[in-house]
Amino acid sequence: MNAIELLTSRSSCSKLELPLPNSEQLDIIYRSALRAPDHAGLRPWKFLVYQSPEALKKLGEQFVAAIEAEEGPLDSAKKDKLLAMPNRAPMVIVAIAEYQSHDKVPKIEQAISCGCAVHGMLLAAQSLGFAGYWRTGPLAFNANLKTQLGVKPDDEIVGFLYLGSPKISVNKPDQVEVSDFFTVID
Ligand SMILES: Cc1cc2nc3c(=O)[nH]c(=O)nc-3n(C[C@H](O)[C@H](O)[C@H](O)COP(=O)(O)O)c2cc1C
Repeated sequence: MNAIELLTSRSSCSKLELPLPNSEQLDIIYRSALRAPDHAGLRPWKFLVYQSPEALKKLGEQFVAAIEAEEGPLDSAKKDKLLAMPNRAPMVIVAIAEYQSHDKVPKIEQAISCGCAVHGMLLAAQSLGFAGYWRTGPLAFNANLKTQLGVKPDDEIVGFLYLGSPKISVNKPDQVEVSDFFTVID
């Protein structure tokens, strides 16, 4: 697939399964993240990779601990739901905007840069025959989860990137009208 084909057909896939990319392919995916546009070369990112069954179990337990710290003990149905969340894919990467202090680069630019890194991973995964799904939800904004994951209070979880092999074929994005979004100024 050439670059233009990839860029104009990228699609998320919510149903993911094994196999995972091998270590060489993961290296390509990671390096694609690290080529995100980055004002002043601050590299304001950190990525936590959960890919073993043990690690995914741990992430589920961290989800539970974060919510229980707010709400107190959860009933078993709620707990099971949170524990199962990381298993929506064989691999989850938590993308964190690790803000650097810089007089010309505000936090929003650094968060965008981290988002571009996630986009880069989605594109690289698709080009290698894998797929991904970018999620946030309330847990991404949960201060207790940040503590659980060792994320500093002022930094932010930009997303949970679920990765794996596509279980279902994904539809091409709807054709939108370019002119609805792009206005040529005379
Ligand atoms: C920052 C961000 C957070 C997102 N969070 C969620 C989410 O929590 N749940 C969800 O179903 N989709 C979420 N999405 C959207 C999906 O990742 C996906 O982009 C959307 O379903 C459209 O599919 P497409 O990427 O194939 O166009 C999020 C997207 C972004 C950019």
